[in-house]
Amino acid sequence: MQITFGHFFSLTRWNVIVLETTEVLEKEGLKITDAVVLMDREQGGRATLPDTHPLSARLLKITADKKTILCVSADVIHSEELLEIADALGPLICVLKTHVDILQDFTADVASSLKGLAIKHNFLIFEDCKFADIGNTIKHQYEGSLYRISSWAHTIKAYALPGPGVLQGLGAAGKPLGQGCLLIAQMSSQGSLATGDYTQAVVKMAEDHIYFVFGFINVSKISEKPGLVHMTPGVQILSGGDGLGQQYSSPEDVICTKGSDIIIVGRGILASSDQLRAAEEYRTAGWQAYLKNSHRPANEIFYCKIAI
Ligand SMILES: O=c1ccn([C@@H]2O[C@H](COP(=O)(O)O)[C@@H](O)[C@H]2O)c(=O)[nH]1
Repeated sequence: MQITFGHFFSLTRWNVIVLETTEVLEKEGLKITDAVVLMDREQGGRATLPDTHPLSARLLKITADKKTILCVSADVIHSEELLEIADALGPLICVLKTHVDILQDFTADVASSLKGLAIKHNFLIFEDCKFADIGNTIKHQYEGSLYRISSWAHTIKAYALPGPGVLQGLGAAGKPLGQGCLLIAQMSSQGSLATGDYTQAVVKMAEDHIYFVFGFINVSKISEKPGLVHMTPGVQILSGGDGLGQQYSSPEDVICTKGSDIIIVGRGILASSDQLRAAEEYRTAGWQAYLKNSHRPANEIFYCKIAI
């Protein structure tokens, strides 16, 4: 008789689970000779943990479903181009990052088209307006003004410098809408002051505000909490800089050496004469680095037969 015990998430626990289950079944008079263990090694395990923010869970699920850890930074000045990029590259990305304040022709229709494309291609919208003021002011900046960011961006990012009031202000507007916030823990630019004690304070602030903060902008992994997502800008396949302080690391370095989760790529894709091909190149490089880092294919089930 062959008994399939079930569907487990942890490789290290399988032997314990087999023995425990065997004991229960044998008490009921069954004689067991073999067990088949199904091990689900998918990234989704992180997404299902109890204190994982719904937005983290959603992002991790998108990465696993679409096999992409690529966030494209669509730093363009015309809305039409932004929407074209979102539609063309949408299938290859998990997040689209915007800089709405550099658009010359933003209207509410652009935001609603962007939301439609996010649904069509299943990606999150990340508005990269960096909030750093007292809670009351940033609440207005986030939900009001011309941009009404809280109504269309799944996430924004904030500096921790003003203290926790920053999250109280943003959270008051964004939390009821199901939006989240990334905290800037480190920066990719040369000579950044976001290091040391500041970075440590950001980690603590994030862990204390897990109801709204679901991750970081970082250069290297800074928290062991599996529900917090690490997103890294300053990524190009060829390392170097842009002459204005930006410093680039490769997808492999960012994921395998620095332990981040998501690569944020702007000009590495936008400056290419074939953006689709470049985005596919970054998607593949990022995904391969992810698989290499986790030493496992995602979303696959392995079988092993255990003689008892
Ligand atoms: O530390 C940081 C924080 C934000 N950014 C933003 O990411 C993109 C990077 O664009 P590239 O063209 O890939 O250099 C851009 O929107 C920055 O504002 C960052 O680079 N570093």
